[in-house]
Amino acid sequence: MSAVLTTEAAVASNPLASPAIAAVLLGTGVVGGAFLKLLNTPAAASIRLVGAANSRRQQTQAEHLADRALREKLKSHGDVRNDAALLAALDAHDAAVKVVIDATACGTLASRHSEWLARGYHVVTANKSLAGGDLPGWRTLQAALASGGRYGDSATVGAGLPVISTLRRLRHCGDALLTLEGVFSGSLSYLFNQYDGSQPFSALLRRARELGYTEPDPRCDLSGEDVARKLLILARCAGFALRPDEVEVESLVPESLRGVDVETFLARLEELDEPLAARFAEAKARGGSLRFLARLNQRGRARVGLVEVPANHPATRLYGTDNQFALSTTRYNTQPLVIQGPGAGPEVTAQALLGDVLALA
Ligand SMILES: NC(=O)C1=CN([C@@H]2O[C@H](COP(=O)(O)OP(=O)(O)OC[C@H]3O[C@@H](n4cnc5c(N)ncnc54)[C@H](O)[C@@H]3O)[C@@H](O)[C@H]2O)C=CC1
Ligand SMILES: N[C@@H](CC=O)C(=O)O
Repeated sequence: MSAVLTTEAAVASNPLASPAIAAVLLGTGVVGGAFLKLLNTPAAASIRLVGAANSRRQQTQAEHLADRALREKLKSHGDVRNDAALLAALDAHDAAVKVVIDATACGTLASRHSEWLARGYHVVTANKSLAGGDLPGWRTLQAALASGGRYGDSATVGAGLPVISTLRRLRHCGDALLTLEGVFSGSLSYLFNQYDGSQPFSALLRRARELGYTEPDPRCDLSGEDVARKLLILARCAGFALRPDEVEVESLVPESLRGVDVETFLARLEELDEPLAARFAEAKARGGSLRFLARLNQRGRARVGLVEVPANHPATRLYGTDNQFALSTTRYNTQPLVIQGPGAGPEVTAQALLGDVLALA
């Protein structure tokens, strides 16, 4: 038996021992809520939560943060939102590693990631808005990373499937990405894997939302925006500094539903049904299936959209929220390297965040 206790074991055996990692959690929704549950497991013993926030309230007091009903209580109790107070809570802690965990979809918060990194905090994120956003923001992030902070981004693509890490490793070894293709959305995978015309598309979408697969505004999924962001993240990891306007994006959101607020959109989901039923019937008549694919070809042309694929296409062999990433590289050039598995859902995404946080210590 080893005479040296791991940090996890040391903290577990002595709850007063200083944990290695102090963390602030931004966002206590579907993913943030699942992350809070993981914090109560032995695997997270080395992490001390020193602050948590939703969009309107936050908490920095230890007794409230330790409350298992924290997520519910934050809906009606807590201090007014203020990033500075959360960062001060991190500063006040003597942990060696200080991390801000972003489990929101908020673009404004994502735009602060670079500043937090430059100030010496690490950032772990499920929020894709910065790494998958405009090119100047991404470049600022790369510059901030040069100052030593680490950016845990596993949750941003494939909900933690080892895609980003694989691309980085291949690149590190001198391999070069040639093409990238697949299904990058868990919710759209769930929808098109099941949609057979026997029930309305809108009913499946409601279910996908209840299960926590969609973005807070499901139009981000249906518009192709979320898939485009993931394609940008992967392309940039592979060395292609693409701009968002270089990705051709097909939206499944009818014009009439684009400008309305989320509640109105959710109340009018049935307007999606007829156009998708027609597309499905056309594809079926030709023996094809519909899948929402992302593609980056060898000339750097990028497209995301609904594609009619033949019955033997690899994307027809997906189940549930499966994502599929087929990577052709200079060394994987006869058959692509394929990474496949569940690509959305609170538990797997929260686990990706936890893995990135633990990797900081
Ligand atoms: N649901 C999934 O399967 C996956 C989600 N993600 C990403 O995780 C993120 C969160 O998604 P969900 O949990 O489903 O969303 P959600 O809508 O359930 O939760 C979002 C949370 O962020 C909070 N929030 C918004 N603005 C904030 C601010 N300025 N400060 C503090 N908190 C703020 C909201 O109050 C809410 O608690 C999104 O960026 C999404 O793309 C990533 C991979 C998979
Ligand atoms: N809404 C996203 C969740 C993960 O990023 C998806 O459907 O893939």
